[in-house]
Amino acid sequence: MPFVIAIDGPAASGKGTIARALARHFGFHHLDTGLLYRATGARGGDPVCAARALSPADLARPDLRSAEAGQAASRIAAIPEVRAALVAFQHRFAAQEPGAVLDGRDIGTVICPDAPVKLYVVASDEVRAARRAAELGADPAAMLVQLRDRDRRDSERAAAPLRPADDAVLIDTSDMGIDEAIAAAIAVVDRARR
Ligand SMILES: Nc1ncnc2c1ncn2[C@@H]1O[C@H](COP(=O)(O)OP(=O)(O)OP(=O)(O)O)[C@@H](O)[C@H]1O
Ligand SMILES: Nc1ccn([C@@H]2O[C@H](COP(=O)(O)O)[C@@H](O)[C@H]2O)c(=O)n1
Repeated sequence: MPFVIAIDGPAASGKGTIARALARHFGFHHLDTGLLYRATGARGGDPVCAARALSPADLARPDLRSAEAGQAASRIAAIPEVRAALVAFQHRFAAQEPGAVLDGRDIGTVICPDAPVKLYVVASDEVRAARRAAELGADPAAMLVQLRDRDRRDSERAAAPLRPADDAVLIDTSDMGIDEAIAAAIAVVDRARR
């Protein structure tokens, strides 16, 4: 039975950084599920058709990490038929041995509700904006507005809204360096595997 680690949280909270490190540490597969929504938005046209037609080449597009791609993703992610079109791929990914780490917005609540480890990663709005602005070479104040806009849309939508699962462990990375945040996550997984 593969071991699944579900990681959710708002934009730029550090989910992906932790997810990649956990996958490396435990030898698990990793899927950044946000890429599925970014690639769907970036294809343009009818989003439901775009989600159904996603290919590995779409996921490798070099423009998916931009702030614009993030905004477009959060718009099409509110459409239930888009989300439904992406479920089977995520389930297949999560079924791989020896285990998988998936990060996104609805992994612990909708995609893998039986995951033995669920993390909900947060950081203050200002810290997240500063980190993402540094990453993209953007203005922190403008980034703060964009992140809040995206978080509001992700939290308020009816379909699979962003929220922690009842049994998720909260990790607040506001005052943690990357190594400290990763160590905190590894400790949670180690406890669950004992
Ligand atoms: N604990 C930390 N301390 C300092 N910087 C961090 C920390 N965690 C992540 N970062 C940096 O913050 C930025 C956002 O992190 P990351 O991409 O992991 O967030 P995310 O939650 O996966 O974002 P998204 O929602 O867009 O997928 C990256 O530049 C990353 O290197
Ligand atoms: N499981 C998920 C993952 C992502 N989304 C939507 O995609 C947007 C981009 O995600 P990033 O993690 O790459 O920032 C995000 O704002 C969500 O709207 C989702 O709905 N569910």
